[in-house]
Amino acid sequence: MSDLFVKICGLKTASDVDVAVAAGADAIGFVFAPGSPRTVDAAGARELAARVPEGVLTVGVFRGQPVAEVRRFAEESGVRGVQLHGEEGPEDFAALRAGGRTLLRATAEHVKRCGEYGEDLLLLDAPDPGSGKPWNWGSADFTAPEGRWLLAGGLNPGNVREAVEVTGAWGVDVSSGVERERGVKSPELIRAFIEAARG
Ligand SMILES: O=C(O)c1ccccc1NCC(=O)[C@H](O)[C@H](O)COP(=O)(O)O
Repeated sequence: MSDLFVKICGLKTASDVDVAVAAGADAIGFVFAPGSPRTVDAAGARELAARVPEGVLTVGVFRGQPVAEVRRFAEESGVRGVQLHGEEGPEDFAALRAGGRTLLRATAEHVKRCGEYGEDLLLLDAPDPGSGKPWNWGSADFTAPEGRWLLAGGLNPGNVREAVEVTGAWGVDVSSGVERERGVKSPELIRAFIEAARG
């Protein structure tokens, strides 16, 4: 089994959190971006995050929200990481660093290396995050970034192993591919994804 980093995103229920942790997830994502079928509020996320053991990273997921709002959600929910899907720059990452937060930069651009904006982890994702649509990570002109980067976008138990082998990703992130319907996770698919991802 590989030591691939696996993040399961968009969790909304205690039982799904427990399943992901028991199956060996390294990180759990809670969506704070408005308008998603996976959006949770800070109080709900705090209850879910409290179930997660120390060694598993809890991450708040944001899209285009002001830094002050990101900070407030992070503080109120107690998540230890933030994942930004907007147009944030290095100064925004620096402003969110306080408190030892783990910073994830999500982008659909082909970035050369992790850390250019001060992020700890780089997430290469589809242009429409959380849509379950894959992008062209398998194409000949794709060059993997240096450092700790996660592949995301349209992954599922059936394609994740090949995706890791083709791209050499340090980790993977999934949401739609472990759902039985949009916004509703499947315990079986969560377990199958983590097992398949690590080979
Ligand atoms: O999940 C959402 O609805 C969402 C909304 C706004 C910003 C980010 C969002 N999700 C982030 C993710 O879950 C990741 O991008 C995910 O790994 C990739 O999504 P998917 O293709 O659904 O696996």
